[in-house]
Amino acid sequence: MSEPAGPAAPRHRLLVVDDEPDLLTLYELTLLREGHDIETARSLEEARERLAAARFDVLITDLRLPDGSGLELLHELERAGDRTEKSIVVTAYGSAAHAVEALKAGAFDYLTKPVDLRQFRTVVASALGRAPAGAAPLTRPAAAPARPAERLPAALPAAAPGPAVGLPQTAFERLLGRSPAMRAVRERIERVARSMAPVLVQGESGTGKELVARAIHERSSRGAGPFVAINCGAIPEALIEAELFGHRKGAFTGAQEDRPGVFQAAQGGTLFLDEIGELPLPMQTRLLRAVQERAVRPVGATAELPVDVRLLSATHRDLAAEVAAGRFRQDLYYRLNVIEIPLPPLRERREDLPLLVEAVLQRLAAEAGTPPAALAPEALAALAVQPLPGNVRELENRLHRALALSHGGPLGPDDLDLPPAPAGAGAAGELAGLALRAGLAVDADGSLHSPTPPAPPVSPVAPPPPTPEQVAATFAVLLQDPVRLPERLEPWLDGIERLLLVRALELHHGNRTAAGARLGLTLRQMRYRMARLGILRPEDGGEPGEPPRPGAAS
Ligand SMILES: Nc1ncnc2c1ncn2[C@@H]1O[C@H](COP(=O)(O)OP(=O)(O)OP(=O)(O)O)[C@@H](O)[C@H]1O
Repeated sequence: MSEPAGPAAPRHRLLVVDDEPDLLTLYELTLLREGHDIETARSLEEARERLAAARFDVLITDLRLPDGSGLELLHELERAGDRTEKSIVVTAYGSAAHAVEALKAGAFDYLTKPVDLRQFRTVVASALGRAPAGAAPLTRPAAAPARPAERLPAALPAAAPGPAVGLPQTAFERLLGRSPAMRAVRERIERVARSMAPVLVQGESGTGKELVARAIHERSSRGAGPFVAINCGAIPEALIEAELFGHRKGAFTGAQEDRPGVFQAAQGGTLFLDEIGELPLPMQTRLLRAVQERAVRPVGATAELPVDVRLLSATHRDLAAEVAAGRFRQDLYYRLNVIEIPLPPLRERREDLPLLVEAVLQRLAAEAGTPPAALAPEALAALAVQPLPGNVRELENRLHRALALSHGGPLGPDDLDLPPAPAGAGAAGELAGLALRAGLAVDADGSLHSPTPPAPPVSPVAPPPPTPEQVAATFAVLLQDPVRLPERLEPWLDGIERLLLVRALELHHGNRTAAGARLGLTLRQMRYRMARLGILRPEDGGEPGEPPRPGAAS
């Protein structure tokens, strides 16, 4: 049994709800020994009274109570909006569905009956954001480095190279994107970070799954603990068990010393199982057991070691389809996929391209100690029509390579070494280029507008020009994405009209009569429209589509 917490440990207030008197006493004694203040309740009704009278740090409730489900308390706290209690739900043995339901309802964590008291103390301590009082650290061999993932050949690097001063420091800050999809991802990260619920991040390669996992870890109460990432698809099958759970000296040829696995390395922190869909079936069974028991047995060991780890996983596969095909265990899928975060491919959120390009160029410049390079608008337009199957990583690699080979000046389309634009993208690319020349501007919300105010036609002060990157990327997006609609129709239609007039003028070498006739307009109508949209011909003192200059003839 552990010693009472020292005088320095802050006292926490806990409410325990269970209708079995013996269990209630056991929980109470255990928590009192940890130095907490405890209140108890035997029914929903009693619990509601206690919760109405006071605030608690943690609520521990049995799921099945005489007058209803413990989940009702969670929902009521959630509805209240201003309650900060973390909830731990105790469920019957083997009822995975209830555990999942509790986590989805916002429970911080769950325990299964019969409750293991050591696990009970660990989960409570984790909810309180501290180590259990007097607890020996859950076994990590003394020889083990703090983050063995850094030296495990199959594991991903535990930390990205440190960002330069002034660049975003946290994974959450590094996760860029103003698209609705990325906003939803960030919101979900903030929500799930508060609990222990397992999260499955689903997305194509390079979409940022690991970045999301790091962001969840950082923002969780385990943020100060280790984050250990392992790529399940990169480990030879024979070694997976030892990599995950560790091994004892002599357990197999070459095992010359005890070695911890990633579960032990992530003790008190987060374990990120990347490419979980690649885990062979027999290992899925062992992993499920570890998840259920919260304990692992190193290869060659006789006893299990308790582990306190939050599990995050990721896959590029459709795991539900893998389950249907019999390649992934349904019960494990159920356990890992309590909360899902889908990450859209970059081609479905092209409006994020300019921001990502800028951030990557800035980071690369900071790493090289040079001023940031620029990307020519045509290069961005060319990127915007590419499928980019490698997503953000591919973007990073292309920019990196382009920078390495460039001779200075803005990076052009050729520097990016892009494959030919896919069929059907030509029109979008061409129009994106046209949009550039037409000087269409794009609002932050993605809507297009003419850079000139509708009136007067000849303005003494030209409006600030749009950034070509915004024009190219957003216009390409609008053309490619049939679902996206402009938020303000009028300026958008003006933008299209402007494009078509400029195009007709280009085709007819600036001849307004011919260009108008091509579009079924009289010269008078053509003049009116050009004036309204501020379109000048070269002989008027500008390129087609250029905003009017002060004093230029119309
Ligand atoms: N939204 C984003 N904002 C900024 N950078 C991003 C974003 N998404 C991904 N990245 C960057 O792209 C690169 C790839 O991201 P990450 O490794 O997280 O992807 P992944 O989906 O885990 O890839 P894989 O499946 O291949 O392991 C990283 O350098 C990451 O920082």
